[in-house]
Order: sequence, then structure tokens, then C-alpha cells
Amino acid sequence: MILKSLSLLNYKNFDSKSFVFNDKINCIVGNNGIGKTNVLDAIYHLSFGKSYFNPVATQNIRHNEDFFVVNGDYTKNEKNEKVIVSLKRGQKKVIKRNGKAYDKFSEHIGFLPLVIISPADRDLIIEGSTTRRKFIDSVISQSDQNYLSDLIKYNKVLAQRNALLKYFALNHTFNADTIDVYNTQLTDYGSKIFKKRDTFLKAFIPIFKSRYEAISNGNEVVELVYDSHLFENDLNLLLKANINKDRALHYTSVGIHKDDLSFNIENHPIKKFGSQGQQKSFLIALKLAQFDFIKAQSGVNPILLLDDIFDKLDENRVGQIIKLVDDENFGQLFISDTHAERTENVIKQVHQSYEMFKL
Ligand SMILES: Nc1ncnc2c1ncn2[C@@H]1O[C@H](COP(=O)(O)OP(=O)(O)OP(=O)(O)O)[C@@H](O)[C@H]1O
Repeated sequence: MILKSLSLLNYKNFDSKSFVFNDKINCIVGNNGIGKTNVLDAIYHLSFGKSYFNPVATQNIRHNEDFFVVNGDYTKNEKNEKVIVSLKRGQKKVIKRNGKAYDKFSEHIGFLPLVIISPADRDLIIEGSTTRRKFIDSVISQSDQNYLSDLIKYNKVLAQRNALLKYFALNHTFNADTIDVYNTQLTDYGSKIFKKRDTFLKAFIPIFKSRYEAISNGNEVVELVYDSHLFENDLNLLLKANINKDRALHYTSVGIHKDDLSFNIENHPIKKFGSQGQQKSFLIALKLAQFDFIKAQSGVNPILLLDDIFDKLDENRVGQIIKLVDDENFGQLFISDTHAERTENVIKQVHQSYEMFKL
């Protein structure tokens, strides 16, 4: 799959801008704040219908403008595919593929597989469990539409159960039968989601470890562990056992929305004991494993966005990463960097064609 060209209208700092891309490597270089990451984010938008960086949709519209349009022309399986994402203030976002608007955005997810590696990934290590669950969910969703639909349904039931708990507390009342209905639904969707997360992680962890080994030259031992209450317990029994706690808290304290991943280096949490370079290597290995996994599932080479990844990495590690991407197994690559010369020197070592875009 190749993104042939991209055009932006009123997207973040760009009024109107077009690119015709190289099929292999595209380097977007320029000073801080010039809009390099915004170009990558526009490409991300075309795959996921939203920004990787800014969850407030309207903030992606250029200041003092009324709308944005991001237009991408792709070839996939030898067919041309045109995807347009647009947003007008006060209206709903529209995603069109070949002129036809999607009813549900979730149907588009996975159509243009993409992996982004960015400094913002640090949130996966430093922030709470939500970001790590989002990561697992986004990898599985790109190759399994049913997973995403079960997840959406689970979250809806969860919100209803929480609202009911709040209502009971405010009105000093309780009805076990209504809670039971929600428990059954949460158990149905939650068990399926748990099984898929478990199966996914069993396949994913070895790939991740081998990616880390390649980046670090095999000198460090890392671990990724799936933490879930559901390993030892049936969700329905758990929900029943915790009902008094949930009533006191006014929300549901157990379920797959509490799952987490532990990231360790040499048997200690990487958040506390990993150096910045080790943390960055860990995140890159995680994302490259995501790439491998999506590719194996979909049979398509995802687009790979490398946002500002050379910072904080020593030459050895940069060399290892470049060696990895200098491989037929990778598809199209987009790299952003502040140092045009550094990027060009690194990219010259790769035996693939490339294009430099100076903003
Ligand atoms: N809605 C918007 N309207 C106008 N400008 C915006 C909007 N959103 C972001 N910007 C501008 O985009 C610029 C940031 O762009 P971006 O993050 O792509 O920079 P960058 O080239 O990647 O920089 P760095 O090298 O520092 O990472 C900032 O100048 C910011 O003010």
C-alpha cells in the first residue's frame, strides 16, 4: 500500500499544501514548529479519522478558518483509493472513500494500516493504564473489526452501569436485577475481549522481545506482562463479588477496562529504572512489533511514520533501526527530523530510494 499524494487545506498550520510522495522513503525536514509532525498527523488522520496528537477535533482546523480537508491518494492491491477526511466547525466529521461517506468510522479502521512512532509514545510508559489499553486495542482493531465493535458495546454498557450506580447512590435505592442485566452483558463482551487480548499478547510478546534484542544488540532483558483480573476469575462472579465496593465508588471497579501492561527492564519497571534511550528503544520495539503483527494479520505493509526518532538514541541504535527498515519487509516510510543533514546521512546508508521535503 502506497500513499501517492497528500493535499491539505486549512489543516493546522497549513493553509494549502500538497505533496507527491516517494514509494519508499520520505523525509520531512525543517525547523521546530514548521509543521513536520502535522504532515505525519494528517497521514494518520487518513487511516484513523482522527489526530494522534490532539483529541479535540476542531483544534486541527487552522486558526480563524472554518473547516479542514485532508485528501490522500493511495494505491492498495493495485487499485487506486481516494480517502478524504474533512471537518467543518459545528458539523460532524466526514470520512469518504472513493467519494462515498462512511456511516460508521469504525468500518474504515484497518483499511489503511499504519504505525506511528513518535515522542508522544512516552505516554505509554509514564501515563496511566488507559494509554496502554488503547495501544493494545488499536493494534487488535486494525485487523479485527469484531473486536472493535465488542469494545464499543462493552464501553456503552459500562457507562450505563456506572450511571445506574450513581443513580442508586443519589436516590438511596438499589435493584439487583437491573445490575445483573448489565453484569451479563459486560461478561459477554468482556470475556471475548479478554480472550482476544490474551491471544494477541501471547503472539505479540515474542515478536516485541526479538525487536528489542535487535535494537539493543541483545544486551538487555525486557519483559512485557499482561495484567488482568480475568486470568483467575470469571467476570460475572467478580462483578457480583465487588458490588458493595462499586456502590460505594459509584463506578465499576472490575473488568477489562482495568487491564494493564507491565513494562520491565532487567526485572524492574522501565518507567523508574530505564534510561531515556532504553525507554525510547522499548517504545520503538513495541511499535515495530505492532508493525510486524499488523502486517502478518492483514498481509499489507502498514505505512510507517517515524516522528523525530533519532533524538536521544546513540549511533549504534540508530544504525540498528535503519538496518531494520532497509529491508523489503518494510513498505512506505515517512520520517520527520529537524536536522536535514543528519537525516540525509542516515538515509543514504539505506539501499532504497528516498525523497527529502524541506518545509
Ligand atoms: N489549529 C492550528 N492552526 C494553526 N496553527 C496550528 C494549529 N495547530 C498547530 N499549529 C501550529 O503548528 C506548529 C507545530 O507544528 P508541528 O508540531 O508539526 O511542528 P514540527 O515541525 O514537528 O516541530 P518540532 O520540530 O518542534 O517537533 C506550531 O507552530 C503550532 O502553532
